Amino acid sequence: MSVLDEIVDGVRADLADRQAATPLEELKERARSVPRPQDVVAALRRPGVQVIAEVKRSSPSKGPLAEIADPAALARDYAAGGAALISVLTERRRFNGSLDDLAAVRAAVSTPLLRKDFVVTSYQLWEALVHGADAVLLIVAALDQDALVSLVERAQSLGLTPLVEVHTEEEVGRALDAGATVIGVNARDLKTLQVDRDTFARLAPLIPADRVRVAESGVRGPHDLLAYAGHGADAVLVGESLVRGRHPRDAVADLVTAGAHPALRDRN
Ligand SMILES: O=C(O)c1ccccc1NCC(=O)[C@H](O)[C@H](O)COP(=O)(O)O
Repeated sequence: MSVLDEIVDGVRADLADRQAATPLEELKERARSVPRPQDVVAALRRPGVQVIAEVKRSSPSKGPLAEIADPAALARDYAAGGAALISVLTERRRFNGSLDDLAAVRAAVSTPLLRKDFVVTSYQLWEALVHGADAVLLIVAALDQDALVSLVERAQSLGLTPLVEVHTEEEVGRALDAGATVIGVNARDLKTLQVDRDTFARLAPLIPADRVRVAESGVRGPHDLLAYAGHGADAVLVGESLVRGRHPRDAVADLVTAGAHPALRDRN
């Protein structure tokens, strides 16, 4: 069984507990009083390369990364540094995240938020909405095509922007067929956990320019952002290097400055 399959099995088990505790109808009722999600496509389409900064405590590939006692404080630093979108890992077993983290971050910043999890049912979209997300991650490798299409459509109908994640040529085709407008190329193979930054250069040309192209994983600093930018990235998603560093606000600001270089701002 691959790491991804193991994670998804755990997610389904946790989901069953949450569904038993909070029926879907209750979530839908709560969603009535939540503001409409922000326009994430517009936030990622601003000139230059945008930075998506991730609240990530732990990972299957590296184990514990950072304590993060106060995710809201970290998110405030990310926002002050100029992040266009803040990604909050909500998966519990392997990433030590939670929906409480998402809600705490929502209460602390006005920056658009991504619920980063292993979404397999529309119940999780309602959870995302109720806890303040503007976008949700949908991982092509974790979904069959019918489920992917249905989750893309359902997310969009709720006003949530799906960030559809791919790692292979075939998955790019599936993301496009599903109507994805924001496509993330993950340099990390979720089955082997190996990171290969060349994945973005290989797959980005298959993604039409009218879609938002996000380069995910393996960004250690501005030089990696610039390398991804050279291959057409509109945004980069950064986790480990930000949470491990001592000055997350400055680290995000350095990435934002690199992404705002005039050569990148003027390229569109
Ligand atoms: O990070 C992992 O080990 C991992 C393992 C299995 C599934 C997903 C995983 N990570 C999710 C991500 O893709 C990253 O959190 C995100 O792209 C940021 O990557 P990085 O900057 O390399 O932490």
